[in-house]
Amino acid sequence: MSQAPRVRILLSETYNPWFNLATEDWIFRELDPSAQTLFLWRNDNTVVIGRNQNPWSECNLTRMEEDKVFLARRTSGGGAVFHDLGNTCFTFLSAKEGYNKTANITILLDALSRLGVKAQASGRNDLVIPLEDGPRKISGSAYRETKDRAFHHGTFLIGADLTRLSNYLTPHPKKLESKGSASVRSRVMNIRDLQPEASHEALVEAMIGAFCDFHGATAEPELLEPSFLESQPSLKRTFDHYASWDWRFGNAPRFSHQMVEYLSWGFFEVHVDAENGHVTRAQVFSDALYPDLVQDLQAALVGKPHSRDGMRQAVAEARSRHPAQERELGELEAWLMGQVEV
Ligand SMILES: Nc1ncnc2c1ncn2[C@@H]1O[C@H](COP(=O)(O)OC(=O)CCCC[C@@H]2CCSS2)[C@@H](O)[C@H]1O
Repeated sequence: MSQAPRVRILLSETYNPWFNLATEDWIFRELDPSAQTLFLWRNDNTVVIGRNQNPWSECNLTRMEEDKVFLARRTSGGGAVFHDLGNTCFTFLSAKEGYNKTANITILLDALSRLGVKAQASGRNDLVIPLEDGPRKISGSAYRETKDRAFHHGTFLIGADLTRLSNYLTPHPKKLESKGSASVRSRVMNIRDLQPEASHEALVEAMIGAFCDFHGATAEPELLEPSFLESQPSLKRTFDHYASWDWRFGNAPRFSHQMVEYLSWGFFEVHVDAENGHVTRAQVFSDALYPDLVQDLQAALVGKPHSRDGMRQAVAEARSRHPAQERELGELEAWLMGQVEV
């Protein structure tokens, strides 16, 4: 007779998405291959984009910055999602032989039914509630596999702020063409709208019950103390990686951005191509009276990050050669900085 797999249940106590993603990564790397592991966690105030996504085209970075919303990039594919404390995340981690997406979906649906919620799996990645006017998404999943291990992680919308969700996932209007994957925008709803008693705590309990019953094993949930995790040098390095501009923005797929504006001193059309979040090619068209300045700006943009700092640096270079146009360059700088958003 084959032995029931050992199960491990880990609970995070922090709401910082970079820390939680680093913890997930750490669990994945340190994984006991003979066990089925379930990690349950929450992020506050966060948009998480997929590995191949462009933050400038997927989310509203201006609003996110105004409201101090974290941007995180994960290592799995798929689209952009919003998290607050009304959203609960789960991760199933195992060795590749023990990886079974269908089993995970059975566990997720069982956990929901323990809360009195009848959901269905839809497409490849979503759990939905079938309503009369069409399905509403309550959960989205994404996946990662390496040579010998795999994880499946996802969300549960329990009582998230859906206005904020939609605000941050509606990008600032701009002309931007990007490679990479686009999110599949869905109609969403909260579990609490069906089941007012639903809560993070109740879902955690239901998930643990469904997971243990499915695998025919039990385990005491392990609380991951932030102080313990902080003392792990590899986790600290991974945290720094998740928090870095290079991972979150610089890892964007190639894109081009066209910016057009009538400034008080002339019409401007600025086209930039960006790779790794940095401008690789720039063209500036303008009917302004200072053609040399326009040329200098065009040259200065190349190599700069597609960021406010990058725009500031490019304009500063133009300013050093055209000090008399201080006022005009100030206006240009403010416009360009608004266009790149972060
Ligand atoms: N929190 C949350 N849960 C479910 N669906 C959401 C959420 N936020 C936004 N959406 C809706 O899903 C689409 C994007 O769907 P799409 O299918 O493109 O992407 C996903 O679902 C990815 C799920 C990733 C789960 C990870 C688990 C740990 S860290 S993030 C978006 O446009 C909204 O309509």
